[in-house]
Amino acid sequence: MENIKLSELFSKNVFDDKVMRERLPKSTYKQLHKTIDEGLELDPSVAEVVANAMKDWAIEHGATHFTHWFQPMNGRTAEKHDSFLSPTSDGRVIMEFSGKELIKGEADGSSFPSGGLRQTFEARGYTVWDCTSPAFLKEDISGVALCIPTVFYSHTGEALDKKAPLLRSMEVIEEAALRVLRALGDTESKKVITTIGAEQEYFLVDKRQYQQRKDLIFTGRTLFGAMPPKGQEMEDHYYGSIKEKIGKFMREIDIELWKLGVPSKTKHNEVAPAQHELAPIFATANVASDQNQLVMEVLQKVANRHDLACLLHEKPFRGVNGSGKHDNWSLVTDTGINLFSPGKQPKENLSFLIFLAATIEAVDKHADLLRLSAATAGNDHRLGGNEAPPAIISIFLGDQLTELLYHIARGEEMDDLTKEVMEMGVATLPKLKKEVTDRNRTSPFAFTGNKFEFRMFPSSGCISEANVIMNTMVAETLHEFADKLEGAEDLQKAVNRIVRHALKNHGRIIFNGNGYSEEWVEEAARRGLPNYTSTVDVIPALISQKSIDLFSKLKVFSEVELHSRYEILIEEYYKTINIEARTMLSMAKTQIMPAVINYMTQVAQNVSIMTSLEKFNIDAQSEMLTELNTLLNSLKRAIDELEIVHKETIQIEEGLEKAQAFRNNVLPKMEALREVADKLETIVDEKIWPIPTYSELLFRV
Ligand SMILES: NC(=O)CC[C@H](N)C(=O)O
Repeated sequence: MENIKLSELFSKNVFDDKVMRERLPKSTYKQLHKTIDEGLELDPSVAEVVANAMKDWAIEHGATHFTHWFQPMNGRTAEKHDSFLSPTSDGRVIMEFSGKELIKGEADGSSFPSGGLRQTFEARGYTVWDCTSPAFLKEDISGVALCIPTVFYSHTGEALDKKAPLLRSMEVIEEAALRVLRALGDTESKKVITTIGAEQEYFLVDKRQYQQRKDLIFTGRTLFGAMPPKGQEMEDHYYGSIKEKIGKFMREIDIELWKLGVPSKTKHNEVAPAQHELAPIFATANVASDQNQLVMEVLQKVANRHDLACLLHEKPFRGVNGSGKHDNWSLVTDTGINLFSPGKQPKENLSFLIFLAATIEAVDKHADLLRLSAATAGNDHRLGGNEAPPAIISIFLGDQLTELLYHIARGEEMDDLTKEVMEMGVATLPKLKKEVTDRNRTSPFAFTGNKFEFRMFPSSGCISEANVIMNTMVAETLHEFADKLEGAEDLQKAVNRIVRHALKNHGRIIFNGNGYSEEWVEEAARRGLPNYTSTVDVIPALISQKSIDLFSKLKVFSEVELHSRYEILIEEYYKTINIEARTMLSMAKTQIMPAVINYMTQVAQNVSIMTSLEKFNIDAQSEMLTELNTLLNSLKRAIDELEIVHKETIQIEEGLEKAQAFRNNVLPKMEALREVADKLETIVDEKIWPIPTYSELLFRV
């Protein structure tokens, strides 16, 4: 295997700060930096110079095309490639790329989900350069293209993408956080940056088997499949030694990502068989979000090269762990202070206490929105089962930190958080100090020492969704706290009052116990915490008065934008289930039924031969035939029932009721059909069964 030099490879395909410093005139470089650092408007003359340098760099690296790269509201990325080619008057061609082309592009806004923001006749949408996320080269056998991260706006100025709201929310929380820091006497920090580390879970299956399953191809998850004799109960896959074939794939993933400047750091086997994880080092929220999109794309592309298929769905297999994208969120100042780092003496660390209290208060106030940020038809199957957090939002702080906050609230003295030494009972082992908080993987929103880990987020989602909500809701609370802190005579007392108030009114959101337990569901209900078990239940939260007030006050979403996103969520939900229902019907009718009938014919032929020989007992075959026949009839009934309900539901006028009907009427019929088919799978000859089974998909790679 060839040797790679990581330091040379890293960021090779990125027009990053180092390249800009080398290639831009000093004054342009300075001006661009000022724009990025101080959030100023971009000067077109700067764009012209940057465009030229970018083009030269890209062409030197083999690029022939450029594309604005954006994130429309379908949660994926979009690109349209234009070559640098430009004809001259004497019939030759030159390579051109202007400042205008760098800054602005056009795309048909009505061909992407717009939730009514764009009618078909109102086509114009603009992509606008986001200079805070570096341009990069996509390089594969189809060529090299310069990709320019952009936001996507409508002609009338509404955001049509997932990036613009994230950028807005980052500015909003920065402003609120700086207000608090100033009030607490910090005169040095000039910037507060949202940082994100997105852990990506995924499954790998054999490509040929994947191609034989319409459900995986069309819906990303298995709609049929009996449990194999072994699942994940031996707990032998998590962190298990990595098979060579998978290791080879992971190596290529790392190389591809490093070239793109994605700081891929950790790789390991996950809990479920065939499940794995990739985690990068954290980055600025906007860059981390762009990079996570690239991670998902590269995972799928490279899997294909290795004759594998990468499944990003939240619950590709029933009965084993699903996949999340744990979103590690924090706030850091430009002076290097992590605002969620408790430090040595957290009780005297006023900013830590304030930012912690603000998060507690915001998460309790807007638990519905945070839940909504992780709500998809796919994630509904994951939450609340097999090592995934429940659908109830709560915060894990750990006992010591919780105790500290309550002491402060009660005005009592408390010793500093101490780190005990771990007793391991072996003299030769080094003496280690216990961490102040344990980890709690059952919590949807866990404090992990210097950041919060939003574990509820779905593996296939675009992380901007969660971070827009987190930033905005915490910014709102920070502003309220800043009102109280500005002009306070005794800061320590004012902070203690804020902590007391936050705990008194919002302490119910703190839960350090087992989030998987039944008792927690009851306890949460007693505490009045919402439990939205389905996406359709929580979608309306987006257009509640509370949500409209929050987002319009801080100018992250206008009311019109909220409504459009509400429409998209509804559509996305029922379209997903519609495709699933149709796929199930197709598989059941054209694959499973015929296979069962085939097998029955074989058994029946055997019965008739054996009977004609007159000396054999044919009880076993007859019993089998009877069982198969009963199940075949049940299968046919289940197909008919799903078909009828699906036909009725699809005709309902578009809107929330349609989504509700898909959830209430179609999903249960799909469930009933699966139950019969899965039963049949366990008795039909496996050579005849028409689709690869869980045993093959999960254990053969
Ligand atoms: N050990 C783990 O972290 C499992 C996480 C789990 N796969 C989830 O869905 O979130």
